[in-house]
Amino acid sequence: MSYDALLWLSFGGPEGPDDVRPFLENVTRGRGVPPERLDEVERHYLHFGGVSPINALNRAAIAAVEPLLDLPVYFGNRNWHPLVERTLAEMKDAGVRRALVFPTSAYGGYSACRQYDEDVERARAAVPDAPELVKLRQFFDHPLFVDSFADAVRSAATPFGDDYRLVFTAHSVPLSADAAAGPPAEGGHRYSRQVAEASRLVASQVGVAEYDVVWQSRSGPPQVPWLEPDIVDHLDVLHAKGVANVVVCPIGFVSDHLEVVWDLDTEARDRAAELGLGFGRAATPNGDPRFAQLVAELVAEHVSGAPARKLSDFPAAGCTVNGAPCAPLCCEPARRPAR
Ligand SMILES: CC1=C(CCC(=O)O)c2cc3nc(cc4[nH]c(cc5[nH]c(cc1n2)c(C)c5CCC(=O)O)c(CCC(=O)O)c4C)C(CCC(=O)O)=C3C
Ligand SMILES: [Fe+2]
Repeated sequence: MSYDALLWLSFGGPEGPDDVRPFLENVTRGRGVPPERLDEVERHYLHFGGVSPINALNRAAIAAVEPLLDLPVYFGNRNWHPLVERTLAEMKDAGVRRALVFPTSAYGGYSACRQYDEDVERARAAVPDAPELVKLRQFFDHPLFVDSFADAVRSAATPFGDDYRLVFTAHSVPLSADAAAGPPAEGGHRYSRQVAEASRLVASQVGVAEYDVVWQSRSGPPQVPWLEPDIVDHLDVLHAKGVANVVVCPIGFVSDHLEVVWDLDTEARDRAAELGLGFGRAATPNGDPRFAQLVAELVAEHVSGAPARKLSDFPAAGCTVNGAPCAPLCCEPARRPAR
């Protein structure tokens, strides 16, 4: 199979104060997120002038990957400009007939994988004679992803010597969504199990035997249960246990976007300061040259059919064609609570 382009598919974020509310409406349309939560998240964005770092980070990552590929790279988002529908129309006009898709999420699950398939499907439906789109696999267990986080943990931990607790964090999702993650035959929970596995791989590479896996950025109505504990609550628990320093590794993300710079670098860091806890935060892979290499490797692996370089026993999943699920009923969207 040959491909004419790579589509870099991401979440999108606002680029000025007037973008914030319409962006949030796009993200939460039909998802039962209470308006009070939206007001709160709007304040987080406005705290940074209404600009999320995510689009600039994606553009920088694309600039780093382009020289490693012999394909043009296009950038499209789910929730904000450049919207993937528009990007796909441009690709079609440029003569692209078949493209690979790199989603900026390493994991399975509805929000982290299947929703990007829905984006592919929606974009193709919006473009007559749309190019064929083949999404690259999940990469949470790729050695380059793990190495990059392991080095980032080591440098964040430098001020503390060996005296720190390592805490991994990923975006929380509703328990029902996690239970539905992966093909039903696998028993669900593919998202939280992959997060646990990636954390184990990074911790073992760093040589840390004991660590925690916690969650962040919970949304949705309070009566709906989500993955817990929350990172900020967990700092209290660690403090009460006599922990002196914490190194937080945002294993669930590929770049320092708003969920990282607000929920970790602002909220969690402030709480740590109140408690007198030393606090370090490991960098995400986006700024590491190995991230560009990772993308180039995923492309090469797909094109050549070479065996997947991966460190876990999880099946290589998430490679989908035109947004069709990679296995029947894989990572079904959770049923949304009525509002
Ligand atoms: C698993 C997961 C990832 C990781 C996988 C991936 O990276 O794709 C992720 C990433 C991100 N989430 C982001 C932002 C938001 N997520 C929200 C809401 C939600 N996220 C969810 C899950 C995830 N989200 C869920 C289950 C919801 C509830 C509503 C729904 O069921 O969809 C909301 C609504 C307001 C609120 O927080 O309540 C916002 C603004 C940004 C961009 C940050 C920026 O602008 O820099 C990024 C990268
Ligand atoms: Fe999110």
